Amino acid sequence: MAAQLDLFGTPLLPGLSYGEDVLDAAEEAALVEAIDACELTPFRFQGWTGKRLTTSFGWSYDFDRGRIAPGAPIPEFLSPLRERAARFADIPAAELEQALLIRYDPGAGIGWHRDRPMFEHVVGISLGKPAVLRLRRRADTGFDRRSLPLAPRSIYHLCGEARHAWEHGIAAMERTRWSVTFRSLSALGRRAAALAQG
Ligand SMILES: O=C(O)CCC(=O)C(=O)O
Ligand SMILES: [Fe+2]
Repeated sequence: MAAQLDLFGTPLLPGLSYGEDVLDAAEEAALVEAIDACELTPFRFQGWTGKRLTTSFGWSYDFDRGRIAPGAPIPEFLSPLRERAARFADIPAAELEQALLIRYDPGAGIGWHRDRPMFEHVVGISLGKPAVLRLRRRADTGFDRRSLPLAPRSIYHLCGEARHAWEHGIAAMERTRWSVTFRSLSALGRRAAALAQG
């Protein structure tokens, strides 16, 4: 699938690709139902509780300990999407070892961050309502900024510069949005995984 192009035909950012209609409306509805049937819990970080509800499979990242830990296997209902995510990112599906499910209820978003260094490729699928992925990088004078509208049923891939040099976040929305994020492990993550598995 083509990278997101601006008016001048250059990628929005090196390492950021975007595509639409990675699943159809019926698949989206079934996926939303399956996500809601999972035990979603508020994101927690050092005693602070976020508004978004999450669960992860394959690997979980413990924000309080700064470590990854093995989690339940990626459920079967995510397999077709994981295959498509891998194809979109042009990496083997088996490398997408983590699946993160998020529900953003009204008023929930995700603040500026870079994904943890244990992970490498980040492939996100949006369900429910449109959102805007915002990106920023510190420059000499303030921040360079980009924004990428995320249509429902769209997919994005963050790697390279977009993933490592830029922060991203999603502003709080008024209506519920769900996302599925698949990630591969980085070299650092693979070393941590080997230790975690003993
Ligand atoms: O919901 C999304 O698409 C973004 C999630 C995200 O950036 C993260 O969990 O690191
Ligand atoms: Fe992220």
